[in-house]
Amino acid sequence: MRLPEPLLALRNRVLSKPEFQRWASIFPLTRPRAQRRARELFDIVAGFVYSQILQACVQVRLFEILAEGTQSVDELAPRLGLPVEGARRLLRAAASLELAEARGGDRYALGELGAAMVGNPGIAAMVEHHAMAYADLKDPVALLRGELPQRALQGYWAYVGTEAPAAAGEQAVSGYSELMAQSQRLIADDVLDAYSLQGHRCLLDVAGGDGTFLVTAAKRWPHLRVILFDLPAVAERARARFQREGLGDRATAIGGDVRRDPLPEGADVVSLVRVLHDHDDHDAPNFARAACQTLPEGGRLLVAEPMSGTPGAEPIGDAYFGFYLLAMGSGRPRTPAELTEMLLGVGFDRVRQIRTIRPMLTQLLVAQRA
Ligand SMILES: CC(C)=CCC/C(C)=C/CC/C(C)=C/C=C/C(C)=C/C=C/C=C(C)/C=C/C=C(C)/C=C/C=C(C)/C=C/CC(C)(C)O
Ligand SMILES: C[S@@+](CC[C@H](N)C(=O)[O-])C[C@H]1O[C@@H](n2cnc3c(N)ncnc32)[C@H](O)[C@@H]1O
Repeated sequence: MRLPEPLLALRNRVLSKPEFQRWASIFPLTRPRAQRRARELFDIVAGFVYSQILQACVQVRLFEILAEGTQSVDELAPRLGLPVEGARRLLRAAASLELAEARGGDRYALGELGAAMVGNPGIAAMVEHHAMAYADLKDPVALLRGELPQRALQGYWAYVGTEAPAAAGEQAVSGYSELMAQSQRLIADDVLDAYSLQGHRCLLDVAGGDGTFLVTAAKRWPHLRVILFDLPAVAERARARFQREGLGDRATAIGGDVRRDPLPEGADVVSLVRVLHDHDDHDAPNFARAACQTLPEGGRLLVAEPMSGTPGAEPIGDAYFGFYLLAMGSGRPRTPAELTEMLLGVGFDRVRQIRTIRPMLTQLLVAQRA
C-alpha cells in the first residue's frame, strides 16, 4: 500500500532517528520487525562479501566434494587446495550461509543451498562469469553516467554494441552460448509446463542460442517440428546439437540477423526466450515485429524472461538484471505491462500472462496474432 505523502515524510523522519531505531529494537512489539529490517540492511551491505564466498566455493569445487559425504576439515583442505585454516574459514562462512552444514567435530556436509547448487550446474556457471560483472560494477556511479566505455561484459556478449552481429565468429559466441545452454535448464521446463504445445505444429525459437530450449520442447512433444534462428555462428552450434540429439529432419537451424534478414516461415508458434530484455527500447520491438510478421493469423508468440516488478522477486528484476544489463551495455528488464504494450504496438492482438512455477527466473506472456 502506498502511504500518502505527508505520512510517508513522517515515517521516514521517525525511522531515520537513531533514538527511535534503538527504542524500536527494545520495545517488545516493534523488536522483531526492527531486527528483521536491520538484518535486511546488513545483508544488502554485505552482499558482495557473500557473493565472493560463493565464488570461492565454486572455484574450489566445494559442493561437488561435499556431495560425496560428510568430511573433516583436515580431509577437505588438501582436496580444496587450501591450507587447513583457509578451508576452515571458508567452511564456517559457507555453513553460515546454508551452503554447507556443520556436523560437529570439525566436520562438514553439504547444506541445503549447496545441494541446490549441485543439482543446477547452470548456477555455478553464472557465479563464475560474475567475476566480469563485478569488475564492471566496481564504479557503479561511473557506469550510471555512461563513463565506462571498456566493459568486460560487453566484450563477452559479442552481439552488443555492433551494427554487424552476424559477423561474430565461433570464438566470439562460444562463451555466452555455453553459459546460456547451461542456465536454459533452469528455464525451459518451467516455460513448457506453463504453456502446452500440444495444439501447435511448428515452433520457431528466435535468438534461440544453441537449441537447448528447442531440444527440450521436441523431446516433450514428439509431433512438433522445430526451427531455430540465431546469428550464423550460434546457429551452427545448434545444427550440431540437433544432430547429436538425433532430431533428424524435425529440426532446422538457420543463421541470420533478426534486424536484417527475414525469419523462416512455416511456424504457428514463435518463442523469444531471454531476448527482449537484451535490447534497448528502440531495438527490442524489431524482434517482436519480426516474430509477428512471420506468424500466420491466429499464431502465438511466447515471451519468456525475468521481468521487472515480479512479486516476491523485485530485486531480481530491477536491481540484479537492471544493473547486469547496464554493465552489458544494452537492454533493461521490463514489466509485463510494458512488454504487453510493446507487443500490441507491433501488431499482436491479445496478450495474456501465464503463471510459471519460478517467476523469479522467468515469467511468460503469450501473444496472439490478429
Ligand atoms: C527438503 C525439501 C523437499 C524442501 C525443503 C524446502 C526447501 C526449498 C529447501 C531448500 C533446498 C532446495 C531444494 C532449494 C532449491 C533451490 C533452487 C532450485 C534454487 C534455484 C536457484 C536459482 C538461482 C540462484 C538462479 C540464478 C540465476 C542467475 C543468477 C541468472 C543469471 C542470468 C543472467 C546473468 C543472464 C544473462 C542473460 C542476458 C544477457 C541478461 O540475456
Ligand atoms: C541472452 S541469449 C538467449 C539465448 C536463448 N534464447 C536462451 O534463452 O538460452 C540472446 C541470444 O540472442 C542472439 N542474438 C542477439 N542479437 C541477435 C540478432 N540481431 N539476430 C539474431 N540473433 C541475435 C544471441 O546470439 C544469443 O544467442
